[in-house]
Amino acid sequence: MLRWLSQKIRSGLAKTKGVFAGVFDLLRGKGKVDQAFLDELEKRLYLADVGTQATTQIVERVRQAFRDKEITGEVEAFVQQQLRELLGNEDRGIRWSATRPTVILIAGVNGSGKTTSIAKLAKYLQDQGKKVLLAACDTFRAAAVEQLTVWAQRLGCDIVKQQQGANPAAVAFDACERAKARGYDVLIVDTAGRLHTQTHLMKELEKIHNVVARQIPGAPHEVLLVLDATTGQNALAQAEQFSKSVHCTGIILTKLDGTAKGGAIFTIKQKLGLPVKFVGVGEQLDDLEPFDPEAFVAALFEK
Ligand SMILES: Nc1nc2c(ncn2[C@@H]2O[C@H](COP(=O)(O)OP(=O)(O)OP(=O)(O)O)[C@@H](O)[C@H]2O)c(=O)[nH]1
Repeated sequence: MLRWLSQKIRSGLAKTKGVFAGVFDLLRGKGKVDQAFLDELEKRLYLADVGTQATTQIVERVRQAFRDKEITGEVEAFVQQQLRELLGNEDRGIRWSATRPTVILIAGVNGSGKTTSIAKLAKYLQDQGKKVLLAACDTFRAAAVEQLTVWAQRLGCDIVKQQQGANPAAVAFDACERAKARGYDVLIVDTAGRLHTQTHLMKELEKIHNVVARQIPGAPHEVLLVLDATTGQNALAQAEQFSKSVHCTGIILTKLDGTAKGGAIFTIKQKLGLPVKFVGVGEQLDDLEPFDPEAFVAALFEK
């Protein structure tokens, strides 16, 4: 059954659908599942940014299941099933803490859409009636605190912050205290964008992590890594490095609307072992959606 998929994601997926058209045109063609067909399938999946490993796996399974048989709707259904499997079927909801507050740490490199995603996530949770507190722990970059403050004002959401250059672990400490004392449901913690080469920033993230864990039992309940879909397979390489240093629980994949490389989503689970929990499909506050693999694959294959 085709599940509901918002119009935003549908239109956001236009570019990625454009390249996937190559895949489904082939699967809806005539002829046999012969070597030429398999080679072509491999090429088209690869061009759709599905990634080498996942592409090879799908083509091999199609070969085993349909070798020399006629191309029918069954082959397409099989490929769709393979793509769904690559996305995994675990629960993608936020892991709520039994007691308030639930703490969500947000990590990711600069420019990935981290700050915007925090604002969107806050809005999404506010819309569910949650009382949200933001912690501006990206004290490393001049504009970061400012940017988050502007979003907080627009959202009517409280924020804990200090001057640029302040100790981010101290901001995290204050934020935890405030969240506990005033009964916030969720504390969303922004952290400085960092690359694996920036060791001091990695250490800083660890410190924030430790402070939060000490202040609130079981925290952080989520560590979401923000990845920019427009960088395709490169986002994966970056994330692989990243998740070696920090234990992440899920991915927010941003800018899906601006790219034809959305196929990269199929390798995230396989390479990182992490579920995509949310996707960003625009620059506005409402442009964040919980990720639904079934609906996603169905939408990709819609004419
Ligand atoms: N089209 C589109 N643009 C997005 C999306 N998410 C974020 N952006 C844009 O991407 C740019 C970078 O977003 P930020 O949220 O500032 O990114 P950041 O990771 O915090 O980066 P720094 O501010 O450089 O640390 C902004 O222009 C955002 O409006 C999305 O889902 N779709």
